[in-house]
Amino acid sequence: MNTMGVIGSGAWGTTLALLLAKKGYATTLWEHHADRALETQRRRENTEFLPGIHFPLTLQVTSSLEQAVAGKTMILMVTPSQKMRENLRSLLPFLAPETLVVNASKGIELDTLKRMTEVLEEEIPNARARIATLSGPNLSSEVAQEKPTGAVVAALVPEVAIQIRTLLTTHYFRVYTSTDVPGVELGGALKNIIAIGAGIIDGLEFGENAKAAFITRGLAEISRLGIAAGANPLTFLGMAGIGDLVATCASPLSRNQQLGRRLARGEKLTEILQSTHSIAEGVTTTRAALQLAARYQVEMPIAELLGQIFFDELDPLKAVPELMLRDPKGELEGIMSAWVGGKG
Ligand SMILES: NC(=O)C1=CN([C@@H]2O[C@H](COP(=O)(O)OP(=O)(O)OC[C@H]3O[C@@H](n4cnc5c(N)ncnc54)[C@H](O)[C@@H]3O)[C@@H](O)[C@H]2O)C=CC1
Ligand SMILES: O=C(CO)COP(=O)(O)O
Repeated sequence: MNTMGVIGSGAWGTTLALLLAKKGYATTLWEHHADRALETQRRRENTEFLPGIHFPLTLQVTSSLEQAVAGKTMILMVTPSQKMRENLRSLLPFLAPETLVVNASKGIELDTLKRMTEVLEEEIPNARARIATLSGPNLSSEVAQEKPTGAVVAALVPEVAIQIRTLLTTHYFRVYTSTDVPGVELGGALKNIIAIGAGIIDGLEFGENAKAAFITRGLAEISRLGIAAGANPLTFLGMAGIGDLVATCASPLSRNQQLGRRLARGEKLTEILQSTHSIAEGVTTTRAALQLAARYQVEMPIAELLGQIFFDELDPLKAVPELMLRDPKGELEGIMSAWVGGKG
């Protein structure tokens, strides 16, 4: 009998726990506040992040890491990226050697510039043979309502990816496999930067041409960095690349996109971040991506200007002509050299 643990009870963690529980797996969702865990377990609903979706009997909520982790077939890590390492360290004493560990968060650790599975590899014994990462166009409320979508699970060991694909696939969640762990992980993390920019474009009412052009150049930019960091270029044409980019940049459901629209309306970043418990990973990911870009000597003009908007209060309206009037260049410039020079 397969049993599941989900670490992190935000919108995505709760959605994945529901998906597994509805498949009939005994699933335990971990919430880091004891009182909220009790409340959610009592109400049988996550009223803050996923209101209106009732929990099946196969889903239990706890604040005990031991209950969420010990003896499980698979655990999914769905905490904010900057909290991944500390949560892993806390759960390690309860992690059985055979339990699969899947990252479902989309971010980069700021202090180390590590991807989430690199953090997993550093913290978990015998990690390579049992870790994986999940990504794709997966706006949580749509998945929670069983609206159909796709995703990709990447693992260093192909059989591990196949095993996890089987555990996660449902009639509304079609999972593909990949061995390109850096590509899948960087695609999911870096698209959040572009989603904030797309939100700014919406907020400034620049129209659909502007947004399409921005997404296209955003894809070029995140692909350049990904390829330089070891990703397979084709992964950026898949679920974790263009798939997630389109979903997140187009949808008002995206928290990163929402943040961009609010910035365009003149709200201050600190006020926006304080107004919600939801995570918009794109802000910290921009900081991390700019440091990675310096490491790999990759040009990231969009991320640079967004960094100035976030951290130096550059007026978004002033950022636009800067992007438009950069030195003219060939469309594939930079990507081709990254492709040839990268490890992908
Ligand atoms: N919401 C979505 O549609 C999707 C989100 N993701 C990713 O999943 C990750 C988690 O996001 P969501 O589930 O949406 O969360 P959320 O933004 O809905 O809520 C944040 C969650 O983080 C928890 N949290 C805060 N501090 C914590 C700590 N120290 N330790 C553990 N948990 C803590 C909060 O209790 C809350 O449950 C993020 O990396 C996000 O990018 C990925 C795919 C879809
Ligand atoms: O990653 C997501 C959809 O695939 C969710 O995006 P947001 O975190 O911007 O809501």
